[in-house]
Amino acid sequence: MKIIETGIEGLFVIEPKVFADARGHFFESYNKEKFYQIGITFEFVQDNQSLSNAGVVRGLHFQRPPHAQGKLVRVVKGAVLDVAVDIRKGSPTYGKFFAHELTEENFNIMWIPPGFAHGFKTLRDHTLFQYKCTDTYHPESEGAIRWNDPQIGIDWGLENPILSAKDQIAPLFKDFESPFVYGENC
Ligand SMILES: Cc1cn([C@H]2C[C@H](O)[C@@H](COP(=O)(O)OP(=O)(O)O[C@H]3O[C@@H](C)C(=O)[C@@H](O)[C@H]3O)O2)c(=O)[nH]c1=O
Repeated sequence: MKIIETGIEGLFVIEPKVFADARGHFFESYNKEKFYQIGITFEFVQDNQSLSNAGVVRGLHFQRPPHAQGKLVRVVKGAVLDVAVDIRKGSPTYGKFFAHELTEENFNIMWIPPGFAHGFKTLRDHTLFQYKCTDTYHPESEGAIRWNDPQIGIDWGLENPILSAKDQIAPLFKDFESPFVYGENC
Protein backbone atom coordinates (compact mmCIF):
# COMPACT_ATOMS: atom_id res chain seq x y z
CA MET A 1 0.00 0.00 0.00
CA LYS A 2 1.37 3.38 -1.02
CA ILE A 3 0.23 6.85 -0.01
CA ILE A 4 0.06 9.73 -2.49
CA GLU A 5 0.10 13.09 -0.71
CA THR A 6 -2.10 15.89 -2.05
CA GLY A 7 -0.64 19.06 -0.54
CA ILE A 8 -3.79 19.37 1.59
CA GLU A 9 -3.50 18.17 5.16
CA GLY A 10 -5.61 15.14 5.95
CA LEU A 11 -6.49 14.41 2.32
CA PHE A 12 -4.62 11.61 0.57
CA VAL A 13 -4.79 8.86 -2.01
CA ILE A 14 -4.13 5.21 -1.24
CA GLU A 15 -2.62 2.90 -3.83
CA PRO A 16 -3.42 -0.60 -2.62
CA LYS A 17 -1.19 -3.57 -3.34
CA VAL A 18 -2.83 -5.51 -6.15
CA PHE A 19 -2.17 -9.22 -6.61
CA ALA A 20 -2.65 -10.26 -10.23
CA ASP A 21 -2.60 -13.85 -11.43
CA ALA A 22 -4.04 -16.05 -14.18
CA ARG A 23 -7.52 -15.69 -12.66
CA GLY A 24 -7.60 -11.93 -12.46
CA HIS A 25 -6.69 -9.78 -9.50
CA PHE A 26 -7.18 -9.37 -5.77
CA PHE A 27 -6.74 -6.43 -3.43
CA GLU A 28 -7.92 -5.21 -0.06
CA SER A 29 -10.22 -2.27 -0.68
CA TYR A 30 -10.56 -1.68 3.07
CA ASN A 31 -8.70 -3.08 6.05
CA LYS A 32 -9.64 -1.45 9.37
CA GLU A 33 -6.28 -2.08 11.06
CA LYS A 34 -4.08 -1.01 8.14
CA PHE A 35 -6.16 2.06 7.34
CA TYR A 36 -6.13 3.01 11.03
CA GLN A 37 -2.33 3.00 10.91
CA ILE A 38 -2.33 5.56 8.11
CA GLY A 39 -4.65 7.88 10.02
CA ILE A 40 -8.16 6.77 9.05
CA THR A 41 -9.37 6.26 12.57
CA PHE A 42 -13.08 6.72 11.91
CA GLU A 43 -15.73 4.04 11.94
CA PHE A 44 -17.55 3.59 8.63
CA VAL A 45 -21.31 3.22 8.93
CA GLN A 46 -22.64 3.44 5.38
CA ASP A 47 -21.53 2.24 1.94
CA ASN A 48 -22.84 3.87 -1.24
CA GLN A 49 -22.71 3.05 -4.93
CA SER A 50 -23.63 5.17 -7.93
CA LEU A 51 -23.65 4.40 -11.63
CA SER A 52 -23.14 7.18 -14.19
CA ASN A 53 -22.48 7.54 -17.87
CA ALA A 54 -19.64 9.69 -19.18
CA GLY A 55 -20.10 13.42 -18.78
CA VAL A 56 -21.96 13.32 -15.48
CA VAL A 57 -20.84 15.60 -12.65
CA ARG A 58 -22.02 14.87 -9.11
CA GLY A 59 -21.05 17.48 -6.52
CA LEU A 60 -19.75 19.39 -4.79
CA HIS A 61 -21.35 17.84 -1.71
CA PHE A 62 -20.89 17.61 2.05
CA GLN A 63 -22.96 17.03 5.17
CA ARG A 64 -22.94 19.61 7.97
CA PRO A 65 -21.86 18.72 11.51
CA PRO A 66 -22.96 16.89 13.59
CA HIS A 67 -23.46 14.61 10.57
CA ALA A 68 -20.27 15.45 8.71
CA GLN A 69 -18.97 12.56 6.63
CA GLY A 70 -15.49 11.31 5.90
CA LYS A 71 -15.53 9.36 2.65
CA LEU A 72 -13.31 6.62 1.30
CA VAL A 73 -14.02 6.73 -2.41
CA ARG A 74 -13.05 4.52 -5.37
CA VAL A 75 -14.05 3.39 -8.81
CA VAL A 76 -15.07 -0.23 -9.34
CA LYS A 77 -15.67 0.04 -13.10
CA GLY A 78 -14.84 2.93 -15.42
CA ALA A 79 -13.07 6.13 -14.47
CA VAL A 80 -13.68 9.49 -12.79
CA LEU A 81 -11.93 12.74 -12.12
CA ASP A 82 -12.45 12.98 -8.39
CA VAL A 83 -12.27 16.35 -6.63
CA ALA A 84 -12.14 17.39 -2.98
CA VAL A 85 -12.31 21.02 -1.85
CA ASP A 86 -11.01 22.09 1.57
CA ILE A 87 -13.89 23.96 3.27
CA ARG A 88 -12.38 24.02 6.79
CA LYS A 89 -12.39 27.66 7.88
CA GLY A 90 -8.94 28.58 9.15
CA SER A 91 -7.20 25.83 7.19
CA PRO A 92 -4.05 26.99 5.38
CA THR A 93 -5.56 25.47 2.21
CA TYR A 94 -9.15 26.75 2.69
CA GLY A 95 -10.87 26.93 -0.71
CA LYS A 96 -8.15 24.91 -2.44
CA PHE A 97 -9.00 21.71 -4.27
CA PHE A 98 -7.24 18.52 -5.23
CA ALA A 99 -8.25 16.53 -8.32
CA HIS A 100 -7.18 13.00 -9.12
CA GLU A 101 -8.24 10.30 -11.58
CA LEU A 102 -9.64 7.18 -9.99
CA THR A 103 -9.95 4.36 -12.50
CA GLU A 104 -10.64 0.65 -12.64
CA GLU A 105 -7.01 0.24 -13.75
CA ASN A 106 -5.22 2.26 -11.06
CA PHE A 107 -7.35 0.96 -8.11
CA ASN A 108 -6.70 4.28 -6.30
CA ILE A 109 -8.75 5.05 -3.22
CA MET A 110 -9.12 8.64 -2.03
CA TRP A 111 -9.61 9.46 1.65
CA ILE A 112 -11.67 12.61 2.06
CA PRO A 113 -11.98 13.58 5.72
CA PRO A 114 -14.88 15.58 7.19
CA GLY A 115 -14.49 19.26 6.24
CA PHE A 116 -14.30 18.80 2.49
CA ALA A 117 -16.79 19.24 -0.33
CA HIS A 118 -16.60 16.31 -2.73
CA GLY A 119 -17.53 15.74 -6.34
CA PHE A 120 -16.56 13.83 -9.43
CA LYS A 121 -16.88 13.77 -13.19
CA THR A 122 -17.32 10.43 -14.91
CA LEU A 123 -14.91 9.84 -17.77
CA ARG A 124 -16.51 6.68 -19.19
CA ASP A 125 -19.96 5.20 -19.64
CA HIS A 126 -21.22 2.77 -17.00
CA THR A 127 -18.85 4.07 -14.33
CA LEU A 128 -19.51 2.41 -11.00
CA PHE A 129 -18.44 4.53 -8.04
CA GLN A 130 -18.36 3.18 -4.50
CA TYR A 131 -17.63 4.82 -1.17
CA LYS A 132 -17.66 4.23 2.54
CA CYS A 133 -18.97 6.99 4.82
CA THR A 134 -18.33 7.81 8.48
CA ASP A 135 -21.90 9.02 9.08
CA THR A 136 -25.24 8.02 7.68
CA TYR A 137 -27.32 10.02 5.22
CA HIS A 138 -29.03 13.03 6.78
CA PRO A 139 -30.81 14.93 3.99
CA GLU A 140 -31.51 17.86 6.32
CA SER A 141 -27.75 18.27 6.84
CA GLU A 142 -26.82 18.16 3.16
CA GLY A 143 -24.84 21.05 1.74
CA ALA A 144 -23.44 21.81 -1.70
CA ILE A 145 -21.30 24.28 -3.59
CA ARG A 146 -21.70 24.95 -7.31
CA TRP A 147 -19.65 22.45 -9.33
CA ASN A 148 -18.12 25.11 -11.59
CA ASP A 149 -17.69 27.87 -9.03
CA PRO A 150 -15.34 30.44 -10.59
CA GLN A 151 -13.54 31.20 -7.32
CA ILE A 152 -12.69 27.55 -6.69
CA GLY A 153 -11.75 27.18 -10.35
CA ILE A 154 -11.81 23.44 -10.99
CA ASP A 155 -10.90 22.62 -14.60
CA TRP A 156 -13.50 19.94 -15.28
CA GLY A 157 -12.74 19.86 -18.99
CA LEU A 158 -16.41 20.07 -19.99
CA GLU A 159 -19.01 22.82 -20.30
CA ASN A 160 -22.36 21.09 -20.05
CA PRO A 161 -22.29 18.05 -17.82
CA ILE A 162 -25.34 16.07 -16.84
CA LEU A 163 -26.23 17.42 -13.38
CA SER A 164 -28.97 16.77 -10.84
CA ALA A 165 -31.57 19.54 -10.46
CA LYS A 166 -30.16 20.14 -6.97
CA ASP A 167 -26.60 20.55 -8.19
CA GLN A 168 -27.60 23.05 -10.90
CA ILE A 169 -28.70 25.55 -8.26
CA ALA A 170 -26.10 24.93 -5.55
CA PRO A 171 -24.77 28.15 -3.96
CA LEU A 172 -21.59 29.85 -5.09
CA PHE A 173 -18.55 29.82 -2.84
CA LYS A 174 -18.79 33.59 -2.30
CA ASP A 175 -22.26 33.14 -0.75
CA PHE A 176 -21.26 30.13 1.26
CA GLU A 177 -20.75 30.10 5.04
CA SER A 178 -18.80 26.98 5.90
CA PRO A 179 -19.94 25.08 9.01
CA PHE A 180 -16.45 23.59 9.41
CA VAL A 181 -13.76 25.12 11.58
CA TYR A 182 -10.25 23.74 11.18
CA GLY A 183 -9.10 21.93 14.30
CA GLU A 184 -12.46 22.33 16.04
CA ASN A 185 -15.16 20.27 14.39
CA CYS A 186 -13.09 18.62 11.67
C1 LIG B 1 -26.36 10.53 -0.75
C2 LIG B 1 -27.64 9.69 -0.56
C3 LIG B 1 -28.72 9.82 -1.42
N1 LIG B 1 -29.84 9.10 -1.22
C4 LIG B 1 -30.96 9.25 -2.17
C5 LIG B 1 -31.49 10.67 -2.27
C6 LIG B 1 -31.86 10.82 -3.73
O1 LIG B 1 -33.21 10.46 -3.93
C7 LIG B 1 -30.98 9.83 -4.45
C8 LIG B 1 -29.84 10.48 -5.21
O2 LIG B 1 -29.15 11.34 -4.29
P1 LIG B 1 -28.14 12.44 -4.78
O3 LIG B 1 -28.67 13.12 -5.98
O4 LIG B 1 -27.80 13.29 -3.60
O5 LIG B 1 -26.88 11.55 -5.20
P2 LIG B 1 -25.41 12.04 -5.56
O6 LIG B 1 -25.50 13.31 -6.32
O7 LIG B 1 -24.71 10.90 -6.16
O8 LIG B 1 -24.82 12.37 -4.12
C9 LIG B 1 -23.55 11.95 -3.74
O9 LIG B 1 -22.59 12.72 -4.47
C10 LIG B 1 -21.23 12.48 -4.14
C11 LIG B 1 -20.39 13.45 -4.95
C12 LIG B 1 -20.96 12.50 -2.70
O10 LIG B 1 -19.91 12.92 -2.23
C13 LIG B 1 -21.97 11.81 -1.83
O11 LIG B 1 -21.76 12.09 -0.47
C14 LIG B 1 -23.37 12.15 -2.24
O12 LIG B 1 -23.65 13.51 -1.90
O13 LIG B 1 -30.47 8.93 -3.47
C15 LIG B 1 -29.95 8.21 -0.18
O14 LIG B 1 -31.00 7.52 0.00
N2 LIG B 1 -28.88 8.04 0.66
C16 LIG B 1 -27.72 8.75 0.52
O15 LIG B 1 -26.76 8.56 1.31
